[in-house]
Amino acid sequence: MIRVFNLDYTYYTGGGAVPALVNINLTVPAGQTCVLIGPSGCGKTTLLYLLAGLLQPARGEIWIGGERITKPRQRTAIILQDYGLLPWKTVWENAALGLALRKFTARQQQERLQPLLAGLGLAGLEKRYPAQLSGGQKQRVAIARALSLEPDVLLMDEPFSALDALTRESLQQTLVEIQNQRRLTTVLVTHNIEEAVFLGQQIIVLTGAPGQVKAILANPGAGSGDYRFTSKFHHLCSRVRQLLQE
Ligand SMILES: Nc1ncnc2c1ncn2[C@@H]1O[C@H](COP(=O)(O)OP(=O)(O)OP(=O)(O)O)[C@@H](O)[C@H]1O
Repeated sequence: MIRVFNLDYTYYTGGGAVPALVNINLTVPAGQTCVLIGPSGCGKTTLLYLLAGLLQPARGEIWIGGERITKPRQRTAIILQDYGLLPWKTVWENAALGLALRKFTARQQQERLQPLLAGLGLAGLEKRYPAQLSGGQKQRVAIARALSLEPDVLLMDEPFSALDALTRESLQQTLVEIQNQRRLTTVLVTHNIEEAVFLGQQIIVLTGAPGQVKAILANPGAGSGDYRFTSKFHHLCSRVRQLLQE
């Protein structure tokens, strides 16, 4: 589904060139979750923006479902670090933003959003504003907005980093359920080793800046209910930690 070939990206600032990514190659099969993990500043967010078509590579190519990415793609949804909610809009209006921009009628919005919000545990909160929600609820609104457009690719930048451990685990579980129901191809950036190993069927460890691929780990057990309690899970967490420290 997603293929990246020989990708380089460099930022240009007043102070000169800042190489952010060097020679990235990766493949994410349809329906899989791929997690990007690496030291701060190694280019994880940059790679996500490139996959979203929001930045253009200096060298190399990105292909999604047979289409070369040179601009944002309709069926790719992205959830940014701060959830991207507008404080002056209600839960309903925030969740409906993508549909409204694509000129869905009020009735069509209703048909798509009502089951989505209910499924994400947000029924009854439609008239609240983001400031009246918990961090986990805000993240659920952002997920509802992303899913409302029925994407086939979901890109997430540290989606659960601001949440307490239990809320984080509950949302990770929600993500796995969404994944199983919708067969989304997901790329998720995280700093959290346990999250990477719980969610990532493929874990890509990047080097320090400029980011290069240090290791690609297959993790077929990812997402299954009791995986966190298995020795396989703990071994893989140790392996990722070791790779990050080398
Ligand atoms: N707009 C920009 N202009 C210049 N340099 C930038 C810009 N955005 C990011 N960078 C630099 O590019 C590199 C990669 O940044 P990026 O945000 O992609 O890293 P990251 O791995 O997501 O970091 P973190 O884990 O801290 O969020 C860093 O060295 C950063 O300072």
